Amino acid sequence: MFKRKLVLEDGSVFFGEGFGSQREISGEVVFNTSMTGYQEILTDPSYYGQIVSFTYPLIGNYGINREDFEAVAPFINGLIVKEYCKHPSNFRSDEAIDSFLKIHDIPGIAGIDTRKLTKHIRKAGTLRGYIADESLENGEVLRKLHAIKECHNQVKLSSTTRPYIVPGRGHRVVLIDFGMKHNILRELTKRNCHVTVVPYSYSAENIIRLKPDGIILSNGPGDPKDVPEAIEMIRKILPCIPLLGICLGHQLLALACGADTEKMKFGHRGGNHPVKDLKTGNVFLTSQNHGYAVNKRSLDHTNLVLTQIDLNDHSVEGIQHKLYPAFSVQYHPESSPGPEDANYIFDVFLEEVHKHVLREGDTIYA
Ligand SMILES: NC(=O)CC[C@H](N)C(=O)O
Repeated sequence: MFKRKLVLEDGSVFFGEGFGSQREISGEVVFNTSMTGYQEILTDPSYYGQIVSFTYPLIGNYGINREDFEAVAPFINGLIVKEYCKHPSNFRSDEAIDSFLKIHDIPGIAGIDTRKLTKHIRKAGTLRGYIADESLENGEVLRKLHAIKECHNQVKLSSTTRPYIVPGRGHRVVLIDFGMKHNILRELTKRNCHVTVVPYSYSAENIIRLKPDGIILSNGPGDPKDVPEAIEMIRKILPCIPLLGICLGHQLLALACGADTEKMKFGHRGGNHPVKDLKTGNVFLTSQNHGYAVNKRSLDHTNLVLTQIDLNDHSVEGIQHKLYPAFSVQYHPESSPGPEDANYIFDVFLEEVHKHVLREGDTIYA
């Protein structure tokens, strides 16, 4: 056990004990309110470079297993918990969270009042932070934190570098990987899709050459405005092929259609965010992880309609194009972790794809 501290950019300090890697680390400190699903959260590429704090007081009690990875490795920079479990107990458990973090050289800090930290972030807005040894002088820690430049190429660093195929006998779907959670892929293969996963920088021409029946823009880390090349690409593919955007993909669709995105005060990260569908009036619970959102008023001057809203803060959760078969959601219909209420979004998308295939056949590519 080693004494460590978390220093936030506003100068506040939280003392705790280190676990996982012993190195120092910086990152945007964000809180997640999920009660389970820490493995999916640690390995979700959308958290690239962030230090994740859990409000749930005990993390690691069912260990790390083979099935719950959302990417092959964790993408977070650091982990903040009240207490971590040293002796996990579950039939699926392969290893404890401490050794998992050590192998991936990710520092954790335990013994933090994460609910107090959460209240602090809710008040101040998202803050950057630094995890260091307790002995390091606070001024020195802040100097180090301020010397670190913010990263703007997280999508490039988490997207696949080459295309690959996951074969199936159903519709051909091109999944554009902006830092994709693997459960999106699982949801598609479960529905027999023939999926081609392509890098975020794949050109519109190359995508169209694959003759997809439908296209999915995946989730991903960072500011959607950091990937202008993807916004250009989406503009070109939009009129021809049914499209579904998820989280970062949703924000990119909005930008491609002329709407705007903005950074939220502290974002939405958790497994119980209520979303209302404005057409049906249905409310469902969703899994969320985002720090940016589509600006509602910016939709007015576009061909996009607001379809779903968050019931906590009325922010934009779903949009649809008025002319093209394209729609998107800010939350995670693939859940993982979290409620599966919104899983039907994949069926809605594939119905759209099916109708389009029946209507157009191959002629759209002629
Ligand atoms: N999960 C995501 O795709 C997150 C999207 C974006 N990086 C955000 O924080 O808003």
